[in-house]
Amino acid sequence: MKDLILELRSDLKGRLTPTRFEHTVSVSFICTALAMRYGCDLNKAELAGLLHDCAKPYGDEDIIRKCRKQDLPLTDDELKAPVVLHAKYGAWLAEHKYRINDEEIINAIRWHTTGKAEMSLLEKIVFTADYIEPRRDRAANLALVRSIAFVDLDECVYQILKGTLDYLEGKGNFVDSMSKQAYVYYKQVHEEKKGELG
Ligand SMILES: Nc1ncnc2c1ncn2[C@@H]1O[C@H](COP(=O)(O)OP(=O)(O)O)[C@@H](O)[C@H]1O
Repeated sequence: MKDLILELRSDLKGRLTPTRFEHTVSVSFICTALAMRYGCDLNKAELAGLLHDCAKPYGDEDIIRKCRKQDLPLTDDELKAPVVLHAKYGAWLAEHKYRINDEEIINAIRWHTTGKAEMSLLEKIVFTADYIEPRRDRAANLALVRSIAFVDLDECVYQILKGTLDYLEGKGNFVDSMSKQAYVYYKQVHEEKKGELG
């Protein structure tokens, strides 16, 4: 496993920009830290983190063409905001180029950008690590999100979705409906927990 991880790291170093590679390695280590905290397989977490942005080098037109070539169905939302497609095509690359045959890892790559309702533990870990890794510095709610990431993962996912929707809507950007559905789901989890507390 260690050999595969080192091999992948060296492949990605050659394919990603230095900043993207730095982000990738950082995400992979935060994934392992979250996996330690929440009882997830460390190797799977590191692999998913390493590969999450493997399709990032492609621009919008290129990635739409590549998805169509592989018969990956594209939603209307994805065609309106193709920036999210690196997650879908990245999951395909993980399976077919990097020969990852673990559904959990492939799905964690698949949903790392938009998120979705009822994510698996590994999906939540990669989604969270992508937002909080130490090189990130833009999101307005980063301090809050970082402070709860190792305390309550569902609450953390809720706050990330809230921050992302606020940010995208504030800029007038189109928002993929998977994220809206995810937000509704994790808001419900948040409200239920608040109800239980008192
Ligand atoms: N649900 C969504 N709909 C549309 N755009 C989104 C959505 N979620 C994230 N984005 C945007 O997609 C881009 C890529 O997000 P991400 O995968 O986190 O990559 P990066 O590492 O470049 O931030 C960002 O500009 C983000 O704001």
